[in-house]
Amino acid sequence: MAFSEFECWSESGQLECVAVFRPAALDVTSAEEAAAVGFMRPVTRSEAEDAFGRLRDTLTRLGCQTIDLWELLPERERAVSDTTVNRVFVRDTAAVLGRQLVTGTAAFPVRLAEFDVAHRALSQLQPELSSDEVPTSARIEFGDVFVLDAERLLVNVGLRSDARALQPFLELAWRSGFREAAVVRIPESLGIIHLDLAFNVLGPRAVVARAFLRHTPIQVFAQGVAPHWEPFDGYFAQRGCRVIPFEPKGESGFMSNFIYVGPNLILASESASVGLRPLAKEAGIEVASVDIEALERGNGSVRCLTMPLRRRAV
Ligand SMILES: NC(=O)NCCC[C@H](N)C(=O)O
Repeated sequence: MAFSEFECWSESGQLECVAVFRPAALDVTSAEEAAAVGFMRPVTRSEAEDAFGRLRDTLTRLGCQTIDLWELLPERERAVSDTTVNRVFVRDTAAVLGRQLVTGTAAFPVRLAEFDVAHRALSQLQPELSSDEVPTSARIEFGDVFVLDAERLLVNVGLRSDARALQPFLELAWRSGFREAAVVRIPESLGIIHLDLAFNVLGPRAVVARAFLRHTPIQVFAQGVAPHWEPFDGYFAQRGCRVIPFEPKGESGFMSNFIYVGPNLILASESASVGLRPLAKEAGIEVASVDIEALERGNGSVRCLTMPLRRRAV
């Protein structure tokens, strides 16, 4: 996949190609190590690799090409990359917004090296920037960003994506061809690190959202006009989209952390799929599932583990 083919104008186009990053070479062996790297529980390299293999195979079976960024890494970057256990959560490091690859900035210091390395791997797919081109980077972790449609982005500012990064991010959004950005603020007291752990797009006509989000009005920005506020559910209703609320239940801690593969199909982890299936059914969406419990111990699931490079509009 060459850079010229990067294109994502929604979360619900047919998924054609994603970047993934194979697990690092280290085990996470204790509660202290897990806390140091933002994991929920220890996990061995071999458990993580088995789960990663299942994820890749499932995506391939569903017709989506996967590019392992590890393959693109220059030899000299591999040693450090192999010690960064969060590199599997490639979603946070960058995103294709329209036809633009935008790189992010890690707010969690243990992820700084891994973000740089992922960007270097991605740059192998991109032509050199000419000196008059503006670099396209933002102080955002991309688990906080959704491409709602060809005109709109949704972004959370909170624990990982700093509100001070918003203005430059909006300018970048306009340059990338978007006309509106909806900004949500997940209360930091909840400890939810990214928006995709509380929200996702189920398809062109429905989203799922943790129930508390209805208490968080959305601030709507458009180029050249003063921002205004809209109720959370009302924002989506106004734009033809239904909000299906949910509360996490039991084992289904990653219910919103799936990826739309299409047509009318999403891919979720096995544990998330249990709670998700009845909600998805309401929107006419099927749920395929894959056992990635070992990777979920790192506090992320299918969406965090995939970075769409190309979606075909449907
Ligand atoms: N988008 C996501 O929610 N990504 C999961 C990142 C988990 C990782 N352990 C972190 O703390 O950054």
